[in-house]
Amino acid sequence: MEWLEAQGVTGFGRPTDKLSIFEADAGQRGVIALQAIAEGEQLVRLPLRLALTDHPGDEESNQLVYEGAPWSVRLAAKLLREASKQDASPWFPFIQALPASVDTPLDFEWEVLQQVEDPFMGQALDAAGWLTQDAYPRLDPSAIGNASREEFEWAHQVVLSRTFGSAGEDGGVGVRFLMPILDMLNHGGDQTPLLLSDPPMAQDDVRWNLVSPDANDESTWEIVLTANKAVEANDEVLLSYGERSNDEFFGAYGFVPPRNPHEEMVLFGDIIEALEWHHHFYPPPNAKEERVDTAAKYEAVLDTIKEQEEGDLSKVPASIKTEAFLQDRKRIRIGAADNLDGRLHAAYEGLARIEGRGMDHAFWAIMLRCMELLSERSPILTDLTILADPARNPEPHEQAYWTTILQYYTNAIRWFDSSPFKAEIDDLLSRRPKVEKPEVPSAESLPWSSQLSLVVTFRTYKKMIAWDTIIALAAELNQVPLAPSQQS
Ligand SMILES: C[S@@+](CC[C@H](N)C(=O)[O-])C[C@H]1O[C@@H](n2cnc3c(N)ncnc32)[C@H](O)[C@@H]1O
Repeated sequence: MEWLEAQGVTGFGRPTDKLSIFEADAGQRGVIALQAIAEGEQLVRLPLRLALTDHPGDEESNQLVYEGAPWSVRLAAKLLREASKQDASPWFPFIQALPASVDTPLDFEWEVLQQVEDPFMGQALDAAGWLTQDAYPRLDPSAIGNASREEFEWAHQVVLSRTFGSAGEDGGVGVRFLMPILDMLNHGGDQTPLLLSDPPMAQDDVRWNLVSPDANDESTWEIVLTANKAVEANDEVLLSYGERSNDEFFGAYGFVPPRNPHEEMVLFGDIIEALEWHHHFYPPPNAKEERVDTAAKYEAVLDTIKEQEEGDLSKVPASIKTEAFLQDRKRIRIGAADNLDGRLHAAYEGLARIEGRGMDHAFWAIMLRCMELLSERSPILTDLTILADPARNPEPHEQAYWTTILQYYTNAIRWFDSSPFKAEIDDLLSRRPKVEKPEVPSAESLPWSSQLSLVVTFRTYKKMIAWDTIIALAAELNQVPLAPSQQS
C-alpha cells in the first residue's frame, strides 16, 4: 500500500478510501467497498506509468524476444525480466502481489479435461498449451530473466488472466498492460435470470478509462476507475472483462460466469465444413443430377458467402486481424436468444433456393446439426442432475438454479420428443456414418472436484445453447403449437 501511495495512486487502500482488497477462503482476492459509493463517483486514479506494457513498438521486447512472438509471450517475458531484477525493479512490489499459481484448464488433470466434450474448446486448450511449449525454447534466457520453464508457464498464465488493453487508433487493441489494483477486480458481466436467452442484467459496478489531460505528456496519463452504479458498503466491486463467450473465461481465466448471454457453441469449423455436412445429409433431391452440376451449385453458394465475409472483414481494424483471430472468425456458431450465424443461414437458404427445397429448410438443417452435436455428448439431463445434486453443489443459490433448469429442460425435451420433428431427425441421424470413439468415463464416476465442477458447468451451458436453438427453431417452423412453458 505504501508503494501505491508513493507511486501517486489515489483512492485505494488507505483507511479513508472507499475501496480495498479482500481475500476469500480459497486465496482468491477481489475488491470490496468499505463505504457506500454513489453512481458516477470517481474512485481510484492509477498513473499509467505503473502499467507493465507491451506494444509492437516496444524496442526492448523487439530486440530480445523472437520475431512473431504473440503479445502474451512478449508481455510474459517482460514480466519475468522485471521479476528477475528483484527490488531493483520499480514493479517488484506489484510482482510480489501476483498470485503464486493461476488455476486454469491448462493445468487440469487429463481425465477432467476429457469431460469438456466440446472439440473446439479442446482444440483451443491444446493450442494454448502448445503456444507455451513452443515459446519457451525459442526465448533467449536474457529475454525472460533466466526463468525456468515453470516460471515462464506461470508468467504466461498470469498475463492471459490479468491483462487489459487500451483502445487502438484503428478501433482495435492499442497497448496491452498489467496494472496493479485494476487486476484485483473480479469479473461481473451480463447475466440472465434463468435461460441464456432471457433479458440480461449487467453485474459490473465499475468501469475504467484512460484519461490523458495532456496528450503529448504521457507522464500525466492515468487510469481512472469510476462507479457505474451505486454500491453498498461491504459489497464486492466487479468489473466487466467484456462480452465474451464462456470459452474465453474458461480457457484463459479458469472460471465460467453464471448465465452468460454471450455464450456460444461452435457448429462447424468453417463454412466449407458446413457445406460438406449439408451435402452428406441432404444429397441433391434430383438423383440423376451430374456431380459437376452439384459441385457448381455449392461453389456458387460458397462464392457468395466468401464475398460477404471479405466485405465484413474489410471493416475490421488491422490490429485485430491476427492469424488466431482470422482462424476463429471462420468458425460457425450459434449463440443465445436464437442467434444464428448469418453465413450458415444464408448458405443453407441459398442451397434450398437452388435445389427447390422449402424455405424452412435452413432451420431444419441447423436444428439437425444441433441434435447431432448433442447426440455426441453426454445427455444434458445427466449433467443438470449432477449440478443440482446438493452433495456436489452445496451452495444453495446454485443448487436452486440448477434444479429449476433441470426441470425446464426435462419439460423441453419431453415436449420435443413428442413433436413432429423427433422422428424425422432420428431418421436423418441414423444415416450418419458410424465413427469409433474412445471410451471416456462418465463424469459421475469421477471423484468430484472444483475442476470437474467447472468442466461440467462449462459443457452444460453449451448443451443449453444447442437445446435453446432447437426449441427456438422448432417454434419458428411453427409445426407445433407452443414452445414449452418455462414453468414446471
Ligand atoms: C484479473 S484477476 C482478478 C483477481 C484475482 N481474483 C486474484 O486473486 O488475484 C482474474 C482471475 O480472478 C478470478 N476471477 C475473476 N472473476 C471471477 C468470477 N466472476 N468468478 C470466479 N473467478 C473469477 C479468476 O481466477 C481469474 O483468472
